[in-house]
Amino acid sequence: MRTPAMPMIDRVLFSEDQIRERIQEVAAQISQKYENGNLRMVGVLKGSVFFLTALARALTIPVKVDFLAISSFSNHSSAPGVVRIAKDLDDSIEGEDVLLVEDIVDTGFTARYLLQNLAGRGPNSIALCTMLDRSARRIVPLQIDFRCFEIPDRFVIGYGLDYKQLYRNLNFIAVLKPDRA
Ligand SMILES: O=P(O)(O)OC[C@H]1O[C@H](OP(=O)(O)OP(=O)(O)O)[C@H](O)[C@@H]1O
Ligand code: HPA
Ligand SMILES: [Mg+2]
Repeated sequence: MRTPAMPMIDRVLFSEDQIRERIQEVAAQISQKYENGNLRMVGVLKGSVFFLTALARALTIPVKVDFLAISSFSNHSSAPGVVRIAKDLDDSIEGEDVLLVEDIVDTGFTARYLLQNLAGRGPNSIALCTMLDRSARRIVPLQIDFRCFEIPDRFVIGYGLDYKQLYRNLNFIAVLKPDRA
């Protein structure tokens, strides 16, 4: 995906170097906060995988990692923002310091549902970390504890973010050309 001809890209928002530097900064904050903790990173499949693995490798504390997957219902027979867990965590999070890791928080429906669901499992603490925050589209108010970048109200691809399941493996984040969306 390093070929210069990428007609689906409008403009690059964050380069590989910018993302790496910002992840180092956020990882330092997380390492400091959970220095004496019992941190469990929980990634939301599939988009967060690329960010979570980069973030985890930049931490200076030992962590556990687990993943879950969700399904969103957006057909006419159900309300918008209805989310359910399609693949659950492998392990209990009771007594652990949980960090929910997202690639993007957009309307906030997914993160709110997951935070509420995980909070019901008896963790010691729970916090939200996202690579991208598109707060202009927020419907559900949310506290974001760790955030790499705020982005404009445009559809983005790369570093885990897809368009029709493609482009997750771009090592930068770009705005999709409007005529491709
Ligand atoms: O704030 P929200 O409006 O709820 O949107 C954010 C969610 O949407 C995306 O997931 P998607 O459903 O595209 O799945 P994917 O991670 O497999 O691409 C993203 O990874 C978040 O989980
Ligand atoms: O901008 C986006 N790109 C890819 N997936 C997404 N899911 C929510 N917003 C986005
Ligand atoms: Mg997606």
